Amino acid sequence: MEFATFADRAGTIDDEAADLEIVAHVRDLLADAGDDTDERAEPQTLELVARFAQGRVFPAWDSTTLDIGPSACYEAIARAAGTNVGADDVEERLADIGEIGDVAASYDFGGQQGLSAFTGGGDGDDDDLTVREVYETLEELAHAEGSGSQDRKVDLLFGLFNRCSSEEARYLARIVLSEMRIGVGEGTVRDAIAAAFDVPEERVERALQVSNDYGQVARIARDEGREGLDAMDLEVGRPVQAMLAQAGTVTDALEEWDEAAVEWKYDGARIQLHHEPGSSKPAETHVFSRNMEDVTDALPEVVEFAEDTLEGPVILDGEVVAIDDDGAPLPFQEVLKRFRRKHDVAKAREDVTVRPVFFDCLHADGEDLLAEPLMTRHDRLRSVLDSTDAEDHADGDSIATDADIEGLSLLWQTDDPDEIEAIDADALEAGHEGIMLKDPDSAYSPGRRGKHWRKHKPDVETLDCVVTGAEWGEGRRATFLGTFELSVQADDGLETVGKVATGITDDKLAELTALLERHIAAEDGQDVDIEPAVVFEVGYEEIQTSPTYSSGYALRFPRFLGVRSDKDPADADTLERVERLQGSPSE
Ligand SMILES: Nc1ncnc2c1ncn2[C@@H]1O[C@H](COP(=O)(O)OP(=O)(O)OP(=O)(O)O)[C@@H](O)[C@H]1O
Repeated sequence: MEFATFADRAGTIDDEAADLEIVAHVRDLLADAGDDTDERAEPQTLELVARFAQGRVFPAWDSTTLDIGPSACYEAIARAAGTNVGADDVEERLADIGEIGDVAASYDFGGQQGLSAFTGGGDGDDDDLTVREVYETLEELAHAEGSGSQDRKVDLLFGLFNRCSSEEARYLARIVLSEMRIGVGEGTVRDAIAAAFDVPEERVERALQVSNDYGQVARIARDEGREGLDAMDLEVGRPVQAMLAQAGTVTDALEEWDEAAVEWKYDGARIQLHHEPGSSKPAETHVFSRNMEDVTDALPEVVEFAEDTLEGPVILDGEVVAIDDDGAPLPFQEVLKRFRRKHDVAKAREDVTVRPVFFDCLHADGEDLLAEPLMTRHDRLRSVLDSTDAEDHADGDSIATDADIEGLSLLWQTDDPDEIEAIDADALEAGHEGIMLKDPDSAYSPGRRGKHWRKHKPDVETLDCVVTGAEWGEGRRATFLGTFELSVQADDGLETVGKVATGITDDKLAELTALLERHIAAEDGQDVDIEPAVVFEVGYEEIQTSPTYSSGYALRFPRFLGVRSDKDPADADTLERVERLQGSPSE
């Protein structure tokens, strides 16, 4: 498929407001891409189109990134736009127009337009850019490494823009900067795959949960239909989206379920452990973050734990917690010093000790457990982690026994609110964040923030907001960014909810400046626009309706609590949550 065709269809989808119509357009797009069945190359065009439509280049489970910042993209656009255009002009237009796709489309790259004048439309011309060529170039760009790699990336991107029409450039720029925003979410692609290849939506949904790969699911739906989808399984080594929790009360939980499964809420960072023991070959262990990033190298303790404890292939869900010399939990910020570290891991390990605690088992010994009830999964988890013989624990349910199993999260099943209160008090006393209340009969729903898991924390509500702007300070703080603009996720992108300047020391300001500087998208005097990349956790006293910010709400007395480096903008809080919290004071 030509990239011009993809861009044209993306434009139609972009102009469409009705959800059902969008699904129909995506269905047609996938069906057309799926007609390229004689392709030998991997991945097939259908797979690429299923991802591009969501602004993805690689499957969700794949940690590969393009690793190219906005300024490199502006430079590539500027070079393709002609000798008189510089990256500064692109930035200026961005400040005026506000969206990189529109900016890219505002230039005349010459590319195909020039050629099509000779060929009467450009269709089928050898120089027409195809979806595959775009992918292959972006793949090469992603893998460019070492000295000079940033220049190489800009060259490759320039080569693509140089062959683009305005419309192609619009969607190429958006794909490169992960800002597709044509209203095609995961649910849209799921429904479109089902409609395009005549397979039931729930089978597509399950296949997506186990594979995390829209491209592969689209292809299997086309080639093998429902049976092919049903045969898709979890793969050890390929991360699954994490099941998430809602805030909730004990009363609600006990009203809805006969009994609640109660666990401590550990204050660490989410991990997913994939382990395949080796008999003839070396054991394979991978640790993934909540966002499916491979963090194995940063957490050698978890790898050692897996190698020492696990005897069969497993996928476990849990938390990595920082602990002091007595094994007591340390605050969440401590674990972040270890979590994504790429250098000096051994030194960091001397400073901060971490240990894993697991609360779920998604796969054990070749068997997928997602559809099993929580209590069955917990039993499997216990037996996977219990390295002693089963006979040693005739009374397998006893708490004392579970407490002896290293790495196992404790679980109590009860319908007694007083007992839950006592567990909560113990959790807080032991230095944990609170408790989790889970529906004992519930399946594991990857990526869902459903009602089956509820978190219960005593402290104030906080919001995880994306930093979208800042101001350069004054006087002593002139070289620091301060007064950070905060945004939350809404249907059409990010909307502002306030600015935070309180709670930040000078040292922290220097650190935040270093972190945010590389994401600066535009500057106007003291005001700075920041590309969405960094998430702040902020406290506040109240949320009020207000015309000052684009969300229609304002945080009163916001204060900075920390950087959520384990979260991407897509994990930040939503306008819907702000609306829910509005009116109820947080303290
Ligand atoms: N026993 C447990 N079961 C499930 N999650 C737990 C448990 N202990 C700690 N956690 C952590 O709590 C989180 C559940 O809350 P949620 O799904 O809202 O994630 P979150 O947005 O990271 O929340 P928070 O900011 O409250 O940690 C999990 O992602 C996990 O990191």
